Amino acid sequence: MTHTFHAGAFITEAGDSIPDVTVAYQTWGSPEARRRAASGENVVLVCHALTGDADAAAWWPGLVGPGRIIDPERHLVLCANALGSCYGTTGPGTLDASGRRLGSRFPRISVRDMARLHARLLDHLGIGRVALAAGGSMGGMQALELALETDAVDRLLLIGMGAEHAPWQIGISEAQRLSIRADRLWRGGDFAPEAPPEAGLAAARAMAMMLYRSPALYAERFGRRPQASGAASDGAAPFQVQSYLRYQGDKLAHRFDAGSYVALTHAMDSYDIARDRAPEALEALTAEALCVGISSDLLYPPEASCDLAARLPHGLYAELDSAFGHDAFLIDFEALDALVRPFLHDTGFLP
Ligand SMILES: CC(=O)SCCNC(=O)CCNC(=O)[C@H](O)C(C)(C)COP(=O)(O)OP(=O)(O)OC[C@H]1O[C@@H](n2cnc3c(N)ncnc32)[C@H](O)[C@@H]1OP(=O)(O)O
Ligand SMILES: N[C@@H](CCO)C(=O)O
Repeated sequence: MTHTFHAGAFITEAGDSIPDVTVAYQTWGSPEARRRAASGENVVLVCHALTGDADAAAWWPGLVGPGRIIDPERHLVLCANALGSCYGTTGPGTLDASGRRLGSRFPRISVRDMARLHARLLDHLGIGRVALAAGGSMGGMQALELALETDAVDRLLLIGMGAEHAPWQIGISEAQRLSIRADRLWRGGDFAPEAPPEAGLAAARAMAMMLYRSPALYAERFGRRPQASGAASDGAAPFQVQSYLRYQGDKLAHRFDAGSYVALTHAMDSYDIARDRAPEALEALTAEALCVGISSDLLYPPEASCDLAARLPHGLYAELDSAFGHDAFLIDFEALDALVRPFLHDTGFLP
């Protein structure tokens, strides 16, 4: 069930004010787990990735659920839709009192802003400590920033991300935003809520899907077999991968807001755990952190996770050997579970 937290006005790192911020969040937990949560010993905050939402049990079923490493029978599990997203938390797609999208009136935000809003939600819920903060990609970035901002996190599970957005990731984000910008320039400015799905967002997603999977996976799934029916733009029989990318683009354009995509990719581009922080602030981090690199991740190569582990005072590195690429954290659950369990046992999260 989705809950709503009316967080009031929020001042971003850049100093902009967002009035009347709303946060959509979900919780899972048995009555016993909820009773124990007051001590903070069993609270788990799950943070979602770029196009995710607060329904962690839906998109992370291999890690969140009865008998999983994050188990509502023993843990109070919390997941909030991130600031700037479009699944119930305030973002560019939020409608103002006159029914217009905030659009470009929504200010530039950072991952640190997302984390600070999570901290405000935890405070609102009376949660003083987080036993485990976990996430992949943008989710891991939020979890780590929360730990650095509050030092209220005891353990971190950080998958498929590094200590900052390097030129490689920034360039990939910018190329996608240019696609959205081109479409919007052609169509003219911000859009009414009922505007059709944006082709620029669909093209951006198609580009992203090339970085979310791996060449081996595409070779295995698509090969060079032309599509039986239909024709590609050049009239030739389309290859399976072409129709897959068109499909994935359209699928996202129907469920996600292009303004959120721009806001969140800009936020990730500003992500840098050392930015505006003294070295001592990183050294003071008390959380035990498992940094998981994905062997076939083209977006955040495993070296980024390895570097992150080395820069955290209690950082450990582990590599997920998977052909699924960056999205392996959302797909390859059996391998991920086997990799993560020892850390959770060794740090006392799991018995
Ligand atoms: C529903 C949500 O994800 S929103 C809330 C949470 N979301 C998130 O956290 C975002 C993260 N989730 C994701 O990125 C994805 O859901 C993942 C990575 C977990 C899985 O990706 P999926 O797109 O589901 O799987 P995959 O990449 O294998 O694609 C399968 C789809 O492509 C279609 N497809 C496969 N090959 C082709 C082809 N050649 N041509 C056209 N379509 C194709 C399949 O029919 C299937 O369609 P479906 O999505 O309607 O079932
Ligand atoms: N493919 C996932 C992960 C991106 O890091 C998403 O769309 O959110």
